[in-house]
Amino acid sequence: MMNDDLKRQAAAMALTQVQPGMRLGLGTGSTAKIFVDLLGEKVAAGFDCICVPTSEFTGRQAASLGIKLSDLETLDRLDLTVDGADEIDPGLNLIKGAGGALLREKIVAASSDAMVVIADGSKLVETLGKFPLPIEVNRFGLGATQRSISDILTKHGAQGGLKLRQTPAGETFVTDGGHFILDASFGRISRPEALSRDLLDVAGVVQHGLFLKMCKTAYVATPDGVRTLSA
Ligand SMILES: O=C(CO)[C@H](O)[C@H](O)COP(=O)(O)O
Repeated sequence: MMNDDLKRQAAAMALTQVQPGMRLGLGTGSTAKIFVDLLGEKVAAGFDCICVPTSEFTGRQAASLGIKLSDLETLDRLDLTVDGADEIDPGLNLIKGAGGALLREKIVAASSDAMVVIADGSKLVETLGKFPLPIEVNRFGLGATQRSISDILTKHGAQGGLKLRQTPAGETFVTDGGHFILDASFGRISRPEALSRDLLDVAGVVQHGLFLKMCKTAYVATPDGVRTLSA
């Protein structure tokens, strides 16, 4: 089965959790994009909901489908956020941020009563860290921030280095918030809570892609069907 079919199955499962009148957070990435497409079909058929997107890309997609959009100034809480992930461990801790939207994704998920992750089975891991951890950093003082993060990598036994994210055209990638992303190769993250605290202690770090204890349900599509995982 094609990967996109699996993503679609996971997204369709998440759609069953969406009730009329809900305030929704819309994730970013190829799986979240499929969810937004499916939600758009429902909205076109008369379904009512209001959504906060986690990126400019998702906002444009949702608007083009006629989905009503709002923000976290107007809405104080959201009922549900549906988003993808780069890695999912057995406790539903996540690595996110391959799409560069981790800051808004984390703000939106933290403002939601529930976060549901949709993914194909390739995202399941025993221990987080094989996927490089995205770290969003301020442009100012990049060198100093890089040095502090490198020390943290050493402290946490990282097996690889730190790379400033580039666009496919070879330019420095800039997030919707105007920041840079450093991708940190750990190989294995054995103490994610401690790593999270250490990273957030660095003045130039805006946010990182570890989403710890934020997700309670994941719909993971495999060729044998969609598994519902709970934390
Ligand atoms: O965190 C993200 C974007 O910042 C995405 O949700 C994550 O990268 C998964 O993307 P995809 O569904 O394309 O595999």
